[in-house]
Amino acid sequence: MSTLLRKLQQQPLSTGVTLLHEVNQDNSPLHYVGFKMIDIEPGATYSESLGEIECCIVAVTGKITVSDHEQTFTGVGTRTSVFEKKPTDSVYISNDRSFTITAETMARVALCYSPSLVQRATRLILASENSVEHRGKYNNQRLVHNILPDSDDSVNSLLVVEVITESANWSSYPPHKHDVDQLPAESLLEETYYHEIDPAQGFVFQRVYTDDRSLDETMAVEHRNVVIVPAGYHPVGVPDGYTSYYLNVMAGPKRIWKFHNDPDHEWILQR
Ligand SMILES: O=C[C@H](O)[C@@H](O)[C@H](O)CC(=O)O
Repeated sequence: MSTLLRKLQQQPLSTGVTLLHEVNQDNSPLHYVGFKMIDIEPGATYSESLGEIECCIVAVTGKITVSDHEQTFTGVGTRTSVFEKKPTDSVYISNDRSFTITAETMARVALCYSPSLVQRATRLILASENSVEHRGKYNNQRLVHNILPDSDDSVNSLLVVEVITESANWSSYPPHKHDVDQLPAESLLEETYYHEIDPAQGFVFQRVYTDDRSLDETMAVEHRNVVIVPAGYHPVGVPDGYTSYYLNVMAGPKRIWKFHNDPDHEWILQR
């Protein structure tokens, strides 16, 4: 199995809190991006103190209360399934702060991390503040919810976006990469994908590959798997009959999303 593919864990963290995924510098080749996915039962709490990192808390499903112990946001979250295809609420917590999440309902919560040295204001990012894009045409159409795009300068290094790709369509396609710090042509952003598939027995194909093919992994990605993208192109193909969701976390030395399309496949944009 590819080292870039992470299957679902089910590690109890505390009463009512289960760790589904954790990606960090100790267990991955990533240096900028960190990721956790946790399930929290109603009434249970999860707390964390941040060092020199910032965190975007995404209410993937369910409703939560989030406190940084100065401000408290209740009723955070908008959906019971990501396949309701509507944006959700998130909360940004900056470096050297702590937070506590309390589940108001059964909740699945993504914790998206990246480096941060200059403390910024804690911020509730309402679903209505997500910019929504209908990207692509023909069979590479996808719905994009920009939670923390590079146009939002309220954070230091974190980029967070979620993507819905319908049956028999491709996304992150034509294949693109952002793995060299060579602006204005391209930025260096590591990336994680947290995938969900509807119906849940489904799978999608994701390939992660470099121009020289020194990295070339093609994975069958199943429901609630994570794919790590340290470098390279990273297209996703969705089989007929299934709908794909993924949550992306990106970060690198500069908070700019400037990708480079694989020249072999860029022609599809000219149709
Ligand atoms: O680089 C960003 C990620 O690959 C996805 O968010 C991708 O851009 C989604 C898409 O355009 O299909």
